[in-house]
Amino acid sequence: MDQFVIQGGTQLAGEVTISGAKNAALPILFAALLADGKSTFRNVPQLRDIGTTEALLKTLGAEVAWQGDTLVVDGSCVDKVLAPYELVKQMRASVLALGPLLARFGQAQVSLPGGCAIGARPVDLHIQGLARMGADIKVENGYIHAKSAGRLKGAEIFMDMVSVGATENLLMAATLADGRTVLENAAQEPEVVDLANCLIAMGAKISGAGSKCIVIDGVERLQGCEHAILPDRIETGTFLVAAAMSGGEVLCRHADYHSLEPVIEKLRAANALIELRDDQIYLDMRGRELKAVNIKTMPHPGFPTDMQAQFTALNVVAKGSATITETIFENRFMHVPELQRMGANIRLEGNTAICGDTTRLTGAQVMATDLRASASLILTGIVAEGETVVDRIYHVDRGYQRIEDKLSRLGANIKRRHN
Ligand SMILES: CC(=O)N[C@H]1[C@@H](OP(=O)(O)OP(=O)(O)OC[C@H]2O[C@@H](n3ccc(=O)[nH]c3=O)[C@H](O)[C@@H]2O)O[C@H](CO)[C@@H](O)[C@@H]1O
Ligand SMILES: C=C(OP(=O)(O)O)C(=O)O
Repeated sequence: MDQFVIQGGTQLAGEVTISGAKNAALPILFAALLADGKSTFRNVPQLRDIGTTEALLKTLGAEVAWQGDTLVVDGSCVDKVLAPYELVKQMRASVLALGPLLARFGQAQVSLPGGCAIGARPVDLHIQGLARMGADIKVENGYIHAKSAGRLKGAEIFMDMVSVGATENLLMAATLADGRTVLENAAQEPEVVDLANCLIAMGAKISGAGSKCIVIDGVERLQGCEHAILPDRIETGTFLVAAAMSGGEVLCRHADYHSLEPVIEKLRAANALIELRDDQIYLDMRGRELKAVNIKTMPHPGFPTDMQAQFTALNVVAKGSATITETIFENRFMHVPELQRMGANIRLEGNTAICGDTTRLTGAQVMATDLRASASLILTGIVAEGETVVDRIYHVDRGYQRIEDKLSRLGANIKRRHN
């Protein structure tokens, strides 16, 4: 298994080009299953999760071809409706095949994704919503078996908690349903909006994406489209935090600051100088004292849970005490014991991490447990004294495109070791 070996104590400086957003690209690639034609997606990040999605689309019969960072998916040849456990277990987002397959073919069998390191992550809202649209759904032998007699039917669906994935699955399913679907208490994440824009380019009739109520009027068929994936706000935030923690500076190119407002506000509160220019974000921390900031994760437009681990690391390096409260996932503090091994002064109380002043951070052998936890360990390794070895970096490769190359170009001393 690959590891990262990091020599700490460097100050980052330079420019980084942000890739397309993993969490927008995944639902959008599954949306290609709805289209009776070829879709061309630009700015697709090259990640392990995208490779898993590609494999799943091919298993379902789709033709998939790369041209640089453009992925062409031909949904007209899809002729299977089974998403097998072997692929779903590698990536929970595979459950996003359910809505499109059921809506287009009237049936789907998708393995239940199961939990992961950060929480149980049930998919009950996806299933209940599709059942409200007339689907007959059974869960048997670890699979969701869904069928619909004829087309799905538009319905009013109120989700009692905000779920990005359920909103996306139901949004996709509703595009080909008979009549109007209203999704209440929908997720407002920028990735949901990007998916809706892509579906609209395919011919779907959608209004309200980005608000709590999305209205979809079903259409007969969707055609292929061209769509550029929006920049990855979490990758952007990770590089901004990395530069801030190291007392350096970074210019993020091809970024979208509109999707990152809660993170930018917290970085300003942490005393970073930030300038926003068109599709660029510049952060300068040189000669400024980094201050610890209180964080509470919330659905968008609140502070994103996918930036929680990185801000925990920031607070470890910053001056002062602050709390980090995680409200989205029940077990998203696996990075804390690893950070403690590096000397971090953090205490966990329920769903809150209390970060005090840390006197000395030293490199250590640490284990990545999930995607963003891994990022927090890398960032801390860059500023700690001596060598840090991060194990199980396949988690990082799920969501960051060659993070070691991008960090090296900013001056970090980080190498991938193949074991
Ligand atoms: C591929 C992708 O886009 N992943 C993102 C997506 O995950 P994902 O779509 O899985 O996250 P959700 O928004 O669905 O989950 C939010 C909360 O709702 C719960 N829940 C969800 C669905 C359901 O049917 N029942 C239920 O109880 C989950 O267990 C969790 O506690 O949004 C999360 C929250 O912003 C992000 O951290 C992930 O990076
Ligand atoms: C939790 C994440 O992703 P996923 O939902 O794919 O596990 C993430 O991107 O931080």
